[in-house]
Amino acid sequence: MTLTISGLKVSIGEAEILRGVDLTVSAGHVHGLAGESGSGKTVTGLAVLGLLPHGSRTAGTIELAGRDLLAMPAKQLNAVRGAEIAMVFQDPATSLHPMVTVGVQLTEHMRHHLGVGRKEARERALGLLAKVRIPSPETAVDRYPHQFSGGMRQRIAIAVALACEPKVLIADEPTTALDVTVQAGILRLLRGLCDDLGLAVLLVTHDLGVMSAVADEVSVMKDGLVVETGPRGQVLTEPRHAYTRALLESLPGDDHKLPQEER
Ligand SMILES: Nc1ncnc2c1ncn2[C@@H]1O[C@H](COP(=O)(O)OP(=O)(O)OP(=O)(O)O)[C@@H](O)[C@H]1O
Repeated sequence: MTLTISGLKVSIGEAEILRGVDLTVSAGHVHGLAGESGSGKTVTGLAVLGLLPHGSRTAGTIELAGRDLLAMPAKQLNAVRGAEIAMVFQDPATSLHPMVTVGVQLTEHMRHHLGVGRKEARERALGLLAKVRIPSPETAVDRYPHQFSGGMRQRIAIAVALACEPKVLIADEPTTALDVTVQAGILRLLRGLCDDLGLAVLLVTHDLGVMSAVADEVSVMKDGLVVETGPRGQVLTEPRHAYTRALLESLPGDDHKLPQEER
């Protein structure tokens, strides 16, 4: 399933936040969205999910499987969100409830959206935990989020996002809050899930180093517009836009060359 954003404009109050964003995320591809803080990356992801702040005004189209999500009634969009499009946030605490076991958090989505029974839901939950490489899923399923490390919690948040078999995954700075030693593992996991499940992944990050580890395509945002887009190799090695060049030059050392080895 391809997600196509065309001419997306978003205003919040008096401020024009997005000024005509064009972006395509294809099935089985990781599309990295880079750009400095405040350039509109998060707002782009929220627009796709229909989670913009109350009173936001939008123009343009966000097409998924022939439907324009921006024109969809709230109830219908609610069904699409969670079932077809899921999101992973920077801090797993945003999506995981501290007082609810991992198993319940994994199964309540699928029982609600997919209507599967208790036993099958538990089986699926174990499968999801294995898919995101949580050790001993049989034990992990009955534990609470605080009993896991930050990296493991993010893996669990990814499993929850995948519970309803979405086709599109929006990951907003999924490794920023994590220790550098576990970041690469999470990126490898996202890459593997994208390949195995044919997911269309929009990876939002301010970090071009992270981007070069996993993205097939890279878009660079500045002031509410995509200023450059293309295959990773091209954008990161032959940037056409001065702003992309400046972002690359701000990378420490040879970081932007390293992550190739991560794949
Ligand atoms: N709820 C809101 N109300 C008003 N303005 C907002 C709101 N959310 C975001 N903005 C503004 O929209 C602009 C883009 O924000 P956004 O969070 O999309 O940037 P970003 O590129 O994701 O940056 P960061 O890397 O810091 O998350 C910023 O100027 C921000 O202040």
